[in-house]
Order: sequence, then structure tokens, then C-alpha cells
Amino acid sequence: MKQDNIFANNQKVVDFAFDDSVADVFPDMIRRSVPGYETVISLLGVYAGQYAKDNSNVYDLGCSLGAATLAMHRQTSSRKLKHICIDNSEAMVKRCQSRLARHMPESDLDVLCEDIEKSEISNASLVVINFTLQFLSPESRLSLLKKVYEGMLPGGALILSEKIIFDNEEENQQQIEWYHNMKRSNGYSDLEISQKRAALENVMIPDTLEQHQTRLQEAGFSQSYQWFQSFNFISLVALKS
Ligand SMILES: Nc1ncnc2c1ncn2[C@@H]1O[C@H](C[S@+](CC[C@H]([NH3+])C(=O)[O-])CC(=O)[O-])[C@@H](O)[C@H]1O
Ligand SMILES: O=C(O)C(=O)Cc1ccccc1
Repeated sequence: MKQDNIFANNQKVVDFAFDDSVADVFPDMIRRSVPGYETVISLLGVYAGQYAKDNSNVYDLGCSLGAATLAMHRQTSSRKLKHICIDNSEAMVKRCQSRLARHMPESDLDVLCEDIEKSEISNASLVVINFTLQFLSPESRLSLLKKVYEGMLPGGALILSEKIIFDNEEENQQQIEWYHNMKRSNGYSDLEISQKRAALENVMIPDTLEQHQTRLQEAGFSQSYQWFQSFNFISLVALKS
């Protein structure tokens, strides 16, 4: 696995982008930067086992290199599913396409390079938005979730994972400190941590847990539950009855 040292040298900070240099080191970057990432990915397989239904579509919105789809496929390979993976980074999509073609050659699979705000969602039994809603402009998040709800079959599920902020400023600062300590223990220097933080500032805008829960309800989901937390990263499941 290629090591992420993108922010190792002192540099003029520009907005973070999912370009070729990020896509090349992405498995290492996300594993060392998102606490619990591997656990969340493998538990998506458990959700797929329960919710992904024959003759339906399973969406991976903001798929990057397709890790979520691979985990879901591992638990459902004998079912008649169509996997639809979408990302607006060409660098990610081309690597995702070849990786998934290699690992799940027999499956019905579309890997699309497009903005998920413009994607069509239909006949979905399971939709995963793993650490991606936070990159959309805050004003467009509700309409995406409404579209997901509308395109989902009754009995379907949405899995949403995000970095969050906390209303209580004391807790917020503590969670960020714990998170930065985790990054340090994964080998990132203070310079890497602070330069990446600055690069993400205008690009990744986290909400609070309450904002997510309220928005899911506004989108139509009658039930939503938190099922995972590791520092300031959480996963929710929302169900369409
Ligand atoms: N508007 C958009 N439309 C489509 N894609 C987008 C958009 N905005 C951002 N992206 C894409 O969302 C992905 C976010 S990474 C997801 C990890 C993956 N889910 C994983 O489980 O491994 C999370 C992270 O890097 O923290 C990137 O590939 C972007 O190109
Ligand atoms: O590194 C961070 O600060 C994060 O919030 C996680 C992350 C992981 C990969 C790309 C962008 C952000």
C-alpha cells in the first residue's frame, strides 16, 4: 500500500481535492485518518446481508475506490443485485472501475463518474453514503436525501457515515484533541495534521448528530438510529417503512 505523505512537507495550503495523488494513497489515507473505518466497512456487509434484495439496486454514493461495495458484495454475491457506484472524481472512478471489475467480475455493476446531486436513484433496497455527505454544500444535503428516500423501496435502508461536530464546545474540543492524538498514533506529524485540516476547511463541512437526524426525518425517513461512533466519526442507519 502506498503511504500517504501528501501533507508531510511545508506547503502553501490549497483546497483539498480528490485528484490522482490522493487516489494513489487513498487506502492508506482513509485507514489512518478515519477511526473505525475498517470496522464500519466490514459491518456494511452485515447490513447488506439483511437489506440488499434480489432484483434491486444497491448504491454506493461517493464510492472512492469501492471499499463499501466490495464489503457488501462479499456478503451477497449469490443474489441478483445491481451495484451502482458513483463518484465525481475521475481519478477515483477509473481506479474503482478496474478494482471492482477484478474483484467482482460476475456482478452486475455500474461505476459512474458524476455528481451524486444529479444522479438518478431508483429501485434501491440499500444506499450507502460513507463519509461523503460532508463534502456537499450544506444547502444541497436535504435534497439529496429526499431523492434517496424517493428512490428507495419500502423496507429499504440508508447507511450514512460522517465526521461530526458537537454542540457543546468543551466536548467538541476534546473530541478533536482525541482524534488528533489518534492521527499522531497512526504516524501523522503535527504539520501533516494542521496542513490537512486547513486544506479541508472550505471543502468538508461537518454537521452535528442532531442536524443529521433532523434532516433524515425531513427527507422522509421515519426511523433513524446511530449504530457506531469512534471519536468524532459516526454511522447512522435510516429506514423506509
Ligand atoms: N458531489 C459529489 N458527487 C460524487 N462524489 C463526491 C461528491 N463530493 C465528493 N465526492 C466523493 O466522495 C468521496 C469521499 S471519501 C468516501 C470514502 C468511501 N465511501 C469509502 O467508504 O471508502 C471520504 C473521505 O475521503 O473522507 C471522494 O471520493 C469524493 O470524490
Ligand atoms: O483526515 C481528516 O481530517 C478527515 O476528516 C478524514 C478524511 C479522510 C480522507 C480524505 C479527507 C478527509
